[in-house]
Amino acid sequence: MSKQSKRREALVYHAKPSPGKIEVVPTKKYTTQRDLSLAYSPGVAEPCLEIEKDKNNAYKYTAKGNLVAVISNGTAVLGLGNIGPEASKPVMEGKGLLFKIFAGIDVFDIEVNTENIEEFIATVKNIAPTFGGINLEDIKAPEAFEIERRLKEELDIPVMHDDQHGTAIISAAALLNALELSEKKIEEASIVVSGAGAAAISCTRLYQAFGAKRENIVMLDSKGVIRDDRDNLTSQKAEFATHRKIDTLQEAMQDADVFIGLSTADIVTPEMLKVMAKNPIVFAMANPDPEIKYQLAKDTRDDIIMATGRSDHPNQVNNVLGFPFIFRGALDVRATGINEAMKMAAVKALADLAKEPVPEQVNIAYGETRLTFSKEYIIPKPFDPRLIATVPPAVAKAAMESGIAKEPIEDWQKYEDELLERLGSDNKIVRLLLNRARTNPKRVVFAEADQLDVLKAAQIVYEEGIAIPILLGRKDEIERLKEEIEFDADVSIIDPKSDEELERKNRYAEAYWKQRKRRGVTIYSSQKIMRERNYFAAMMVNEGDADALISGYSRSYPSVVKPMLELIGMAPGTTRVATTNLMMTKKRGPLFLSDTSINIDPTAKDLAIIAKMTARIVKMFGMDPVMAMTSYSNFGSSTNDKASKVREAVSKLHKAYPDMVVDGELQTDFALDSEKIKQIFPFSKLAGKKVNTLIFPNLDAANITYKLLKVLNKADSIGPIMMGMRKPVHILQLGASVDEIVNMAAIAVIDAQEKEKWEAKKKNKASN
Ligand SMILES: NC(=O)C1=CN([C@@H]2O[C@H](COP(=O)(O)OP(=O)(O)OC[C@H]3O[C@@H](n4cnc5c(N)ncnc54)[C@H](OP(=O)(O)O)[C@@H]3O)[C@@H](O)[C@H]2O)C=CC1
Ligand SMILES: CC(=O)C(=O)O
Ligand SMILES: [Mg+2]
Repeated sequence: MSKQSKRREALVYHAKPSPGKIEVVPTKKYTTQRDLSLAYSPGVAEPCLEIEKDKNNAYKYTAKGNLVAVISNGTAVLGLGNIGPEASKPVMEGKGLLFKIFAGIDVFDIEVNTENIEEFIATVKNIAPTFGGINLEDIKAPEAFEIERRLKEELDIPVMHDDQHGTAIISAAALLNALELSEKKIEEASIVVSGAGAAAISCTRLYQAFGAKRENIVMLDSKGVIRDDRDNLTSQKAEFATHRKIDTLQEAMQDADVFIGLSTADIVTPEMLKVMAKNPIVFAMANPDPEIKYQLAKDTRDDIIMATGRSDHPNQVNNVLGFPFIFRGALDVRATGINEAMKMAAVKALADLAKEPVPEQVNIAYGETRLTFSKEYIIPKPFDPRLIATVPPAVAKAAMESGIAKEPIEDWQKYEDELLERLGSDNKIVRLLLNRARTNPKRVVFAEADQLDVLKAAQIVYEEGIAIPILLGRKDEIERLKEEIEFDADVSIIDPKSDEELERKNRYAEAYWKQRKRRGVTIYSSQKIMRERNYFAAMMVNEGDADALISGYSRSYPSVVKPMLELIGMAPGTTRVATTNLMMTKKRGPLFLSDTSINIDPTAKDLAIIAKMTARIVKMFGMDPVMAMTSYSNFGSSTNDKASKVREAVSKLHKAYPDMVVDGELQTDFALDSEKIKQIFPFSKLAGKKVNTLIFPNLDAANITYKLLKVLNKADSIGPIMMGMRKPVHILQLGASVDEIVNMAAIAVIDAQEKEKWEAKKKNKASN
């Protein structure tokens, strides 16, 4: 993608569909008059009075305990400098988003219009009663030091300047691991620090706490080396002033073991890296552009251990790995601050985690085959789901042990379970899906590529390496739209109606005619039918000219299913084709619904087949299927045929697959309440289990539920995912969104990967 398109993409991301990145969502019922009288006057007076009696009750009756203020005055925004409070807001909203997705913490971002220390402190103190914690952000040094010191002293909630301590914690963990890999001792390491601002000073102080020696450190600011004979040094800079008579970064780098960059972009040259000691450690952490580009550094020295603050290279040393989890631990024990013991505990937890075996889902999420502790993996990845269960407990324990926890944790297992529960799985699932596709992208025909949204989706899958798109449709229109959206890659465009495709069309027509010549199809009619894009696209997959296809954006579902069934047909050994929809529900997370699109009134046998096929798809998403066969009846409460049909399907499944976690017939409110099932139907296989799949008795029920969830719950949907076809063919809902099309393309790729694996296995078996 060109720099210009990236810029536009970032601006559109922030502007659409609604400006900004966060919103406020009510957590209590608000539908009836009664609800409103509780939420607001007169009911609201009761918690007010309770809090008046004891301020601590604010944690019991308000959102305070899980609410953090991300506060800036915009004076040191990333490495962009003093760009002002309004311009810092996208970064602060971004921090809010990260707090929420990684640790379930709610954030109000607050941009304060003052550079005066006293005014800033007064503002924060005045609004502090609202919050459980204060995250100071992107405030320049030296003001940041005084602001943080005073607020820590004067407030009894956790206050942390993230650029100082978040960065210090993460980079210290990474540094300890990098030194271990390069077989060097921190006590002996010669360290060059570029930058003498908030981040650099605090990082260097923490390295000292871990053993780094002041005499081995050289620090530089915008004026050069900070020497002890320089005038007008701030007290923080004076702390690291060197007696060495050197002036430049080039001189400082001579024989250095470690370079820490917390300053500005592109100030380190290859020549500087070349004079560093053996196995040099280079953390170029300036954002968004590092002190030296990752690739340039790697190309300069092959013994380097290289890290940046960016997510697009290995070893992202960025405070995103810290602040959500540090605050989580502090809030959960109601710590009155964030002290040295808590910081050291976080460093240790992060450093140790990088040495543990990496779960497969992290490999998949980052498109890696096998991440292991090494020069390319010195620190855990931000999307590692173990972080939430590892760092907050370490921080919370340290708070308790150092005597600043007002609400100590007693049951650690319960706490860990709660932490895991906080980590919503929606995004994780989509990420898993896209990355799995990326590991082995396949050729996917986009049968309606002359539609803008379809083409946009094809552009995304191409640029993200999810699939190799083949664009089917009117060539001139595709070319026009490609230009409009700056999709300048050389991807193949096929227009079934053009003369250029005559040879291919005739070949497909003959193959189709051979298949169906005894069913009333003539060579003439098959030639005619191949002008129809869905027939043509299906033949491309059939004839091996493509691996998968997606269509249906602009046509009704049945009109697309028909040619697919006719030409592609069912997988060997299958007697049913069905679909499942993965709904990302707001409260419960992912929920699979089957069959949402094809079988109008399935028999008991069909339902069992649909359940079995759905279980396979659920596993494909990395989840263990827990399935309820739904009905209006609960375990025999009705003897009507409709309920009996579902019961019979369950009995078939229990007999054929005793290990499958499936039960019913069940009403949906029971199915979705594990405790209720445990209480009333303790014999059920679903008792105490969280159901993630609902199999419906007929198409009406499944389709209506899926659409209701989509509209009322605003649940994102992946699907309908076609199950039981001989080849990977997936049909979109009419007018699907770009994201939905991208997800479907990923599904099509994964389906093709699975089918390829299955074919290889079959071949292997046959040859043995
Ligand atoms: N990866 C991560 O997690 C994080 C990265 N950072 C990055 O670190 C950088 C600094 O942030 P922060 O400490 O908050 O900002 P500050 O404004 O507090 O500090 C900036 C420092 O950089 C120094 N500097 C500027 N230009 C140069 C130069 N050419 N050579 C050496 N030093 C220079 C300044 O010198 P002087 O004192 O003379 O003005 C100042 O000491 C930013 O790029 C930021 O994005 C920050 C936090 C976290
Ligand atoms: C990551 C961060 O906080 C910064 O660059 O300022
Ligand atoms: Mg910052």
